[in-house]
Amino acid sequence: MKIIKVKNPAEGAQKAFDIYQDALNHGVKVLGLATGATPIALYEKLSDSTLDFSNVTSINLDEYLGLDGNNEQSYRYFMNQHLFNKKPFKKSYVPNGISENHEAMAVQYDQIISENPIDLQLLGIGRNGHIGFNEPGTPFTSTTHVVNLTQSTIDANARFFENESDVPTQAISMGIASVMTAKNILLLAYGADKADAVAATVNGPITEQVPASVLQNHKNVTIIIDEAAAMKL
Ligand SMILES: N[C@@H]1[C@@H](O)[C@H](O)[C@@H](COP(=O)(O)O)O[C@@H]1O
Repeated sequence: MKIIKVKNPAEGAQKAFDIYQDALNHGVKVLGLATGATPIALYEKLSDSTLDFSNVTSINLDEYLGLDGNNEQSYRYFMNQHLFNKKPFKKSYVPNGISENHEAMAVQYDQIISENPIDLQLLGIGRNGHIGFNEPGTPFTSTTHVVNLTQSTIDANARFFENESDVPTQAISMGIASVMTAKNILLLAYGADKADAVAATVNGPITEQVPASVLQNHKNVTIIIDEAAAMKL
């Protein structure tokens, strides 16, 4: 793992931007994208740049079940707002949160991933070490699947909703095995409440109890962390 320590999230966004600029200049074809507060500053920089994504395909990690793409809390809406409206991609895949058959949708999503191998996968991290919506205990062999969110994730994501009771309790997420097929992975983590998860990811045992610890098994992982998130390393 290559660890890049930065002073603050703004510097982290700049370092991440440089990685994307370089990837685009080298003809990257498929980007795996993530949601959450962490990548917003990076998406802002990408949106304001002269980079052209019209020949790039994007594949997002996850979506809440029960929210359609027009719902302001959906991850499809988030991506439109923060990136796609300004930077249209050749094709942008986000799991469908309101499909009639989630299992069939998951199989289809895996098919999309295998037809469009991900060159660079962006990840945030949950306070409990989750990546995408792969909660602790998710098998490392998992592919796209329906997830029951843990209370810790529901609590953490409640800040984006008016009431905690509005937070969906289920999601559909790319699996851990799907994430691990990416050629390169970039994980961003900022803030003291990520420090335990970061320490367990980097130095802890590789265990399904800390989903991000699987990244120790990947050859090309870069982690950008600020001072607060690096506190327990
Ligand atoms: N499914 C998303 C994850 O992909 C994200 O990494 C995590 C952390 O979010 P934040 O960046 O807001 O801390 O939140 C959600 O659970």
